[in-house]
Amino acid sequence: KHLIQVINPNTNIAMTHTIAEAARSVAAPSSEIVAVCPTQGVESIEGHFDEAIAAIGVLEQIKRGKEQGVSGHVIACFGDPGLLAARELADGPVIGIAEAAMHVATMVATRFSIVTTLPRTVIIARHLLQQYGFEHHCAALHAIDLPVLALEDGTGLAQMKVRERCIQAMKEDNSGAIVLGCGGMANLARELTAELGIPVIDGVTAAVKMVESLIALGLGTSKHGDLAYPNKKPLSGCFDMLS
Ligand SMILES: NC(=O)NC1=NC(=O)NC1=O
Repeated sequence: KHLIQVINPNTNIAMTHTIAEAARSVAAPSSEIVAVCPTQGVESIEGHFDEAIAAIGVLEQIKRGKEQGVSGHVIACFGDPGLLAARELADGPVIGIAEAAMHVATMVATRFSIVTTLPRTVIIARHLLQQYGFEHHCAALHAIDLPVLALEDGTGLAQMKVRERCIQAMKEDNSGAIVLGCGGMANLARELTAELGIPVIDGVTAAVKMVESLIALGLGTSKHGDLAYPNKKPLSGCFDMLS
């Protein structure tokens, strides 16, 4: 069996379970999902400050995953926090859910829309579109204007808003696919795809299958060049855990 580590970069246990369930729903029989979240950090990631904090927790989990002998890693937050830093540490593949969902969307449609949580996180998705080269593939970005943890409050309001925004995107954007812009939306994609008749793509499940593919291809993170292991140097204070 290959262990695939799925990291929820926020510390919310309920969302970690939502993410873990989605990952396990698509994992191959040859894969075992190890779902984790940081021991310390921020309960939800809703901006640049939260991302900076979460990235340290991601690196700590990547290190622990390596020690456990995992074959690959998923960063299950739509900002892909710490992605390149994680790739320096990792031997196996490291895939972010925004990266995965965007790539998959370009394989099934010529243009896609993104439905995410708070308006302030839209700029993060825009930066990733630029970084991954998908700016011209994304027709529009929508926000449900609810906090990330509204997805775990049990009222169903956030899920209702996601559905509404997906229907609006389908009508207005002239996109062929919709990307769900939060790890906590991972359990909504299949039902929305069936109901709306448009590919609604979740990055958690997409990333798990991409990691499996890279493992099957015998491909890990390149250690040749700028994703080589970090230069050895002493790390002081709380960062000692990353030594
Ligand atoms: N755009 C987002 O909602 N990003 C996220 N914040 C989290 O805490 N998890 C996400 O996926």
